[in-house]
Amino acid sequence: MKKLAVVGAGSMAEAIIAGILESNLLKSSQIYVTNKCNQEKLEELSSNYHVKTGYDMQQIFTDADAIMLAMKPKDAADAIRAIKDHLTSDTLIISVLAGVSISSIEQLAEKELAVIRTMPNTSAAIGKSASALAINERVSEQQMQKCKKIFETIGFTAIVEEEQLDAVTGLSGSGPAYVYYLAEAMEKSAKEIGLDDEMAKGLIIQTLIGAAEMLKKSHKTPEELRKAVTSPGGTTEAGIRVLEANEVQQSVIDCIKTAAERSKQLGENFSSKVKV
Ligand SMILES: NC(=O)C1=CN([C@@H]2O[C@H](COP(=O)(O)OP(=O)(O)OC[C@H]3O[C@@H](n4cnc5c(N)ncnc54)[C@H](O)[C@@H]3O)[C@@H](O)[C@H]2O)C=CC1
Ligand SMILES: O=C(O)[C@@H]1CCC=N1
Repeated sequence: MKKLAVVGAGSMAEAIIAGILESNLLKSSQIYVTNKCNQEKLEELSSNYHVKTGYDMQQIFTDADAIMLAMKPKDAADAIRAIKDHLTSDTLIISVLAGVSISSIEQLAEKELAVIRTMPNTSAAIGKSASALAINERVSEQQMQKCKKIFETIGFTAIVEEEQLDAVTGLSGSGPAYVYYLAEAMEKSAKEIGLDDEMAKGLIIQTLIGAAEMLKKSHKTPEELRKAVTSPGGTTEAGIRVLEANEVQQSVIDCIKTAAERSKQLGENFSSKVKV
């Protein structure tokens, strides 16, 4: 890839730019960034990452191999309409827009495009995203590999069918929030059982990291790992019994299904507005 243009200069765009530069996939001079009107943010990116920034659309888009759409979904329709003359079938479109279908992007651009729709998560900021990519039929193998390389600079990357992206959104797009929710509960409990806040924070973070690393490195299933912690008649068994009585596992399943449903609903709402 010789040139990447990024439209929308928020936290997701910054995380991806940082990942690309840290892994030397592209040089700063190959990345061009624009946004709606926040010049200060562009100056910050230019000074921190030495990428090219600005509002001269010819300069941003000319000869770009790929254009990344990274504004909020609510701004996507206006943004895509505003740049549609710069979108051609030769340029790969990489979208990080949650709940915006590939066909909505093409309808807004009023042309057929090669589009890769992605769902990263906020851990992209530290290179630990779990991302999924879905392509349309106009994306070449070479374009897909280039995009996969970009997302691998910010973490683990899976390839899925577009229909699966709502499920991915419910699972790993929103996923960090479920883990933070658990951490919040652990912090509250630590306070109630009399542990010092700072020390408890350290214990909680290391417990989560350790368990995640065990899931990754051991060949055991989550259930096997859980059973290995649980001594008969011991503390874990007593604790887990409370979770089971409150059907916490089923609640987590319902939570992820509901988030996936909501993703589908938001996508349908967006598509129906685009069609009007
Ligand atoms: N936060 C999350 O967990 C995830 C977010 N995403 C998606 O990433 C995208 C970006 O999210 P953030 O980085 O959190 O947003 P953000 O609010 O930090 O940044 C959005 C950027 O878009 C720019 N913008 C707004 N309207 C524009 C326009 N008409 N033309 C050009 N630029 C415009 C803004 O100036 C700003 O720089 C969203 O579409 C979101 O759905 C995807 C996966 C996970
Ligand atoms: O909550 C949301 O709608 C977005 C999509 C994935 C994570 N955050």
